[in-house]
Amino acid sequence: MSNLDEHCSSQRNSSRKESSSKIKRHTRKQQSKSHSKNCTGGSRTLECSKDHSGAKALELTGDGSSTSTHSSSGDSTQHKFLTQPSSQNMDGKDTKTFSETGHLSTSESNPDIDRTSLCDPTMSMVCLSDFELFAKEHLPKTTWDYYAAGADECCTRDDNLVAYKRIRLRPRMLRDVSVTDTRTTIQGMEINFPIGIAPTAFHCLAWHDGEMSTARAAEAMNTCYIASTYSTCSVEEISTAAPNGLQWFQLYVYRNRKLSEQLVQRVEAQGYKAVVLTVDVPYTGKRRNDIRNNFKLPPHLKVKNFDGIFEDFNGAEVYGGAVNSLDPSISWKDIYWLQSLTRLPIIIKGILTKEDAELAVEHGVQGIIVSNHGGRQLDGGPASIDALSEIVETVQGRVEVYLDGGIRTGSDVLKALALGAKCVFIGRPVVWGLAYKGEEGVREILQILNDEFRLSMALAGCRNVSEINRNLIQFSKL
Ligand SMILES: Cc1cc2nc3c(=O)[nH]c(=O)nc-3n(C[C@H](O)[C@H](O)[C@H](O)COP(=O)(O)O)c2cc1C
Ligand SMILES: CCCCCCC(=O)C(=O)O
Repeated sequence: MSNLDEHCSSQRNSSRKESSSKIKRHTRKQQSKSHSKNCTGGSRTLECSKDHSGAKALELTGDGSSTSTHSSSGDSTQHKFLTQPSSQNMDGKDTKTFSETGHLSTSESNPDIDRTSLCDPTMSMVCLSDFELFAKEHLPKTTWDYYAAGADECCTRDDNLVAYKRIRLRPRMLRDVSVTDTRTTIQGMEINFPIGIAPTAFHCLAWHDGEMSTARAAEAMNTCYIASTYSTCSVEEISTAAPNGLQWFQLYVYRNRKLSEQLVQRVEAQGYKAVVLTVDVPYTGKRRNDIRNNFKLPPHLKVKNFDGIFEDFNGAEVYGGAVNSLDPSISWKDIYWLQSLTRLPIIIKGILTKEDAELAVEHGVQGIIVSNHGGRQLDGGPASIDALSEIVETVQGRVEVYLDGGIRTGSDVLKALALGAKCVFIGRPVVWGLAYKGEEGVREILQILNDEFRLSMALAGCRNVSEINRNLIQFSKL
């Protein structure tokens, strides 16, 4: 294991963008700290500690509780010591308070009072839906509605979640899961666990420095962050905030091709490691509440990547950009156009059929994200987990296949990997984490999901991600 660690970390370091030695020293200093934390999972307690040595283990104790020791390049647990009081209750579980001064509140006058009064101050954040609840209670309604939106009747959005619950697993026993390892690689880069951050727009609606906090969280947890074109921080601000982070950039194709071209040049110069071309938005889906709310970015926020670019537009605006700015004539030949602009790997996001998966491979993309855009585009399309199998079967390992949509628990991650995804990405949970506590909240989201994934993996008899395969799925129940 240590040889693999060395190999992977040198590969990762050599391909990372340059950063100032000061920042690197700071990062290393942070990494040398050790922390521990208890995370509850139902009646069981999952105790997690970090030593940053690169080794990760999950140990099952005699009473059925799980002790997880693992390390990452950053520390998702250190935050609670930095900014918020935490205490141990009688069970030895952490209790957390919402006492941090967040910028975000439904109350203009006293955000602190507002944040604490709406939540039980001793409430533990145990699973991702706890963060959803917090976000729903604390975000302004128009923001909540925008993040939560699905298209039309939200059938596909909701099916993204329910579809995982239809899948049953075939766990294997007596396989010595005393040591487990969640690491994997995507596009040749090692990440600590197969869970990345999907591109979502407008993070500054949830937290004051928005995408910069998201990028720092992904860097600390050593996973991939796909920054959206529609970010409220610029691509430069994002990469500067997390100079050692693995970042990909999500691109839309504009009628004004120069705009897309400039963005690709900028992200390549900044050290982003892939371009993710979103292909399911020739037009924006019909999101009823956004229409009802006349959703717009507040005047103090903008799509920073467009700064100075849409100055000549006539004021009609949708989602922070000029109306009709996306090019609905985008077609397969545009993959070649994009390839002519960059040497970065191109990942195509929004594929749901085997026919399109085959075309994507034939057009030379390096990866496919099976996605229905969180159910925000075509209502009535398949849940992304239901579309995964036919795509994996068609691709036959020629390119990496990833998935997003509806991932909320560790067993969802396990199911997606069992059905052939190399990595999954999460969208909405990240903005819930931001709304809860900025960078720390996003780190907690990632930590909880990875803890759950590691536990599910062990309970299913898998010691590492390469042992996860289709035999884990009970197909007769599908
Ligand atoms: C609020 C929000 C904004 C999004 N913005 C983008 C975007 O800018 N670009 C993009 O390709 N996908 C975008 N998506 C889709 C996500 O990348 C992803 O496909 C989806 O959120 C995954 O589903 P989940 O939210 O259930 O995890 C957005 C999704 C949400 C919820
Ligand atoms: C004109 C396209 C706006 C897209 C905004 C971000 C996004 O993809 C979303 O789903 O919302």
